[in-house]
Amino acid sequence: MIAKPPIVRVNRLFKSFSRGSEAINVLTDLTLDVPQGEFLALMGPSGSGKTTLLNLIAGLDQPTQGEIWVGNELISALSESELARWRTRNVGFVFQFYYLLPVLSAYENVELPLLLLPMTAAERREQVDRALDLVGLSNRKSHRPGQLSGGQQQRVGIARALVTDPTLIVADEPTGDLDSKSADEILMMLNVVREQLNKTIIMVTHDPKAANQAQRTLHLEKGKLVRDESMPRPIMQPARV
Ligand SMILES: Nc1ncnc2c1ncn2[C@@H]1O[C@H](COP(=O)(O)OP(=O)(O)OP(=O)(O)O)[C@@H](O)[C@H]1O
Repeated sequence: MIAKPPIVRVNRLFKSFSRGSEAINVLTDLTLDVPQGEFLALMGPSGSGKTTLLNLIAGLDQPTQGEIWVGNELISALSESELARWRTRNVGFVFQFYYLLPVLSAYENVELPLLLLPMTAAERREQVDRALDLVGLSNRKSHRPGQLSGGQQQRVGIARALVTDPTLIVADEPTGDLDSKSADEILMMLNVVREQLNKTIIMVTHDPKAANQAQRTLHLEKGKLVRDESMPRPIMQPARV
């Protein structure tokens, strides 16, 4: 079997923040690869640097030192404005608290990221319909977030993240605000996205049960990778979504 080439390559990454005159080293000499189509979980104690690493890979922040490649792009060398442009096309974000706009319908929320891209209305309609269909919400298009359950709102969040056909989907505690049944559904959904669209997904989580649904879990402690666990396969059986 030919090994899949990594879609994300992080090489000797350092990130520090300054607090007054003090430098806080948050990530120290971190190297990792993420193969195309992998669902990767990042775990570790509070403050270990999980979100910082996710934000760097997603182009929301720039490293102090080291390289980050996503596909053929050395994103660690991009300026802030170049990074913003790159993110629009290449990264889909899923947040713990969904961040849907309450006055817009599910359809309009999913359509939002496409308004930044040069597309016709018909092309947008096709992509939004496809994304809502994939997350099983075709029959909730006109509902506003307030008329949907937490799990359904997060499904809208996933549809919004994948609608631009991004290179990467990043999810920071996507199940952190959900009950366990809805959390299971969301994790199943992320696995559907990975399998059907061959998307690479990187998820930060505190929940070992959530991490179990990923194919691999990297454990961080004090800004270093301390363990790399591969899961044989997702444990949950596909369920109706
Ligand atoms: N913009 C910033 N300025 C200063 N310090 C920061 C900044 N962002 C993060 N930090 C510090 O970096 C460290 C790691 O933060 P990070 O959010 O990456 O950790 P985490 O592992 O995701 O934690 P949690 O699980 O609590 O979300 C923390 O000590 C945090 O205070």
